[in-house]
Amino acid sequence: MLLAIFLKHRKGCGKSDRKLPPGEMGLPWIGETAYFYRSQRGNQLFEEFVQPRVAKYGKIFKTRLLGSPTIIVNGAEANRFFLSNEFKLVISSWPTTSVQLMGINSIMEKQGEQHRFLREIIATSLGPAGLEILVPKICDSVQLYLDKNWNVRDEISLFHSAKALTFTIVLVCLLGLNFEPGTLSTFERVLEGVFAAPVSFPGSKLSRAKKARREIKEMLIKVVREKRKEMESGLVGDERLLFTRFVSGMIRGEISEEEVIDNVVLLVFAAHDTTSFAIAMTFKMLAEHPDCHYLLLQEHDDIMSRRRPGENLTLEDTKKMKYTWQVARESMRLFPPIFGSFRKAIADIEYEGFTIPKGWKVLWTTYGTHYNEEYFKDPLTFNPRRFEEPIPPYAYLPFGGGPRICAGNQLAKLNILIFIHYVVTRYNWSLLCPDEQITMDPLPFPSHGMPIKVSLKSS
Ligand code: HEM
Repeated sequence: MLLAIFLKHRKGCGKSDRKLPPGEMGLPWIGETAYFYRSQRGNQLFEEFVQPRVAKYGKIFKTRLLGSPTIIVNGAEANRFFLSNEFKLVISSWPTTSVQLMGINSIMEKQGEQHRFLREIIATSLGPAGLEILVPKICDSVQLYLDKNWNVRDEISLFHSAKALTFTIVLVCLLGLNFEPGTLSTFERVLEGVFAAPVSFPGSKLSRAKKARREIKEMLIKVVREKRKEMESGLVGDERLLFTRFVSGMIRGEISEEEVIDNVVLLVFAAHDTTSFAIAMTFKMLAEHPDCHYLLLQEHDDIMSRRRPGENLTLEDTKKMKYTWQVARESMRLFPPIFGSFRKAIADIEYEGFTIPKGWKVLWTTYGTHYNEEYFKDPLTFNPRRFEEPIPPYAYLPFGGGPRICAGNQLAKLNILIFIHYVVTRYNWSLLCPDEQITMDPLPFPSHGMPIKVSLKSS
């Protein structure tokens, strides 16, 4: 039996005269999965897994991860090639557990026309008119949250605050839904299972996540049906809210109830840990670079001085936060919330003299360009001003690229800028655990939740 598996494995790897990229496939099935996960958990995926292989084999190399032969590609040209050929040569490829928990109807599982249609609905709510309406709502949510939680304590977990706020911003501000207390923790149980091992037994991460997913489904079914009834009985919904647009599409028969539910869950997942990590690392960088903090604070004091006390920010104000956005972009360059993502070849692909066989996985990485001095001078130095110069296309990819470029990047930007504005103008703050480790599982997070000491600034 073992011999048969071995022979099959050999046959699969070296079948024909086509030239596969160099690299080690490791053991049958397991391949190099253990090395990959070990370096990922220690947040050393680039240093311990990718970089040594790039040094040995070049920017494109093969490996085997979780049973799948995989090509890891690095560099702006490879990013452009694979990301822009979505649907033509590759399609996105998520682990089974992610698909089970997000649902087969979410945008991440859609291809071609169905994908374009869903993106259009989401993009309309995040276009210029949508953003204009979102700004005061985000301002209200941030201020309410800070007043309620930060004014009464002097030690705060920055990461958890950012998560709670991001959740409210997606559900309340973007979608226009209200939620019961406890909903966030139910959603978080789902998210904990998104990358869990695909084994479900009582008490396992996956089984807890599946149970939470059923609870969310039941809750959302009720909300969707109530909204539909209201709208069908003539109560006009606010079409600027994403949830109303979803339900309108349902009434017109363009999307199904399952599609609405799966995409609400997906949006929460897509926004949650990513935005919170970007916020946390931006604050960490500010703490480590007081000169940057000083410049950033000047920008916000200046914006604040032009507004009446208590008056909300406008979209115009956020456009003035140029330096703040450079700081956030530089933090996401050094600490990308998403290290890359998997694609699957849907045809044999010829690239750079190599063949990537149909069915193989392709992993593009942010690190492959973000840490490369070909694109970023002194790549390990924190230098927000580097973003004053144009960045080569497909070299800076915290939000991905091509047809699947992050649909929520403008919302993430607003969330980050507005949160920073209210924190730096209202509070004195400092990191309580400056040497805190970053762990990845597989998304990165500060291992102690980034505790900070806060106190209200005297006005
Ligand atoms: C700093 C925060 C964020 C980062 C770094 C980020 C990053 C990314 C990346 C890298 C992708 C592409 C994944 C791939 O190519 O497979 C993506 C896709 C996506 N993101 Fe974000 N994201 C962020 C925030 C958000 C927010 C706030 C939302 C919306 C509420 C959102 C919604 C989406 C959606 C819907 C997709 C799938 C797009 C598609 O398949 O067409 N993201 N994001």
